[in-house]
Amino acid sequence: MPAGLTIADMTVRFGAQVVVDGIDLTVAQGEAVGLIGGSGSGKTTTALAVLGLLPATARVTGSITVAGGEVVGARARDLRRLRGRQVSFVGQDALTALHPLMTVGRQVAIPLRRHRGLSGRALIMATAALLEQVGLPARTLRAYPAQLSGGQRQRVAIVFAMASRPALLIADEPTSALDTTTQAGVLDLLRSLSMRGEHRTSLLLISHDIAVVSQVCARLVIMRQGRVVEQGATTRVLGGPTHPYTRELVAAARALTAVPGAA
Ligand SMILES: Nc1ncnc2c1ncn2[C@@H]1O[C@H](COP(=O)(O)OP(=O)(O)OP(=O)(O)O)[C@@H](O)[C@H]1O
Repeated sequence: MPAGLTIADMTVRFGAQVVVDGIDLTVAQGEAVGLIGGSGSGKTTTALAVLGLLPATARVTGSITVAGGEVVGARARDLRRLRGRQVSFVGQDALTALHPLMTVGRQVAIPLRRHRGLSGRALIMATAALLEQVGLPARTLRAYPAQLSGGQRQRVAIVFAMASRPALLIADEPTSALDTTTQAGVLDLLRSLSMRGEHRTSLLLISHDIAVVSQVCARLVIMRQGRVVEQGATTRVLGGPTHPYTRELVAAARALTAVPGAA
């Protein structure tokens, strides 16, 4: 199956500091892969490298291909074309992703117009259909981001990111700012988007929380101190982690879910 994302022997340095150290990671077309690691393990740096958004002080070696196109060493113009059309991003805080003074409808219309060439009535219908797909009522079109709840805003940010039908969606801690119930709704949405076969968008879901990622992804990649220490099918990693760090993560997740008296 052609890859949505292939990272091969990628290293990122800031001066003499190596923050990502020769990692290999593949997300096949339509596959959902979880990237897990503690604070400072290099997850966000990896995401920014894929998006071509690392600061100029970073030095990237190796190869990153998104839908077959090379990112490392690409010209700024080509990177701009890649972002939005081929690779999209959802972060932790939807408020920073959305324009505060523009209605949801007008914002979601931007990628539909720009990347899918829609206009007029077709544009309005497509915008409403996308919001409906993620469980938001039609009146959300006329709302401003500040008038929505955190969970609704994150749904809008996901719609915005998916509207261009990208080959790859990177979601970096998309639920960590949400309460547990809202978190479950947004995870359900990501799961249904990643399972919906029609556009074959690949998903790279980044989190420090193995329990969260395991709900959505069939495959897990565990990072520690800039290196991939283990990767494999979610069921295998959870059932029989091989690296001591993964064992720690799995044990901690089990301890958290084992609520006393809940049996
Ligand atoms: N612009 C930068 N200049 C120098 N060092 C940086 C820069 N950005 C990140 N780093 C360093 O790279 C390392 C990895 O950071 P990164 O943000 O990728 O980790 P992370 O796994 O996403 O952690 P967190 O979950 O806390 O966001 C850290 O040691 C960080 O200090």
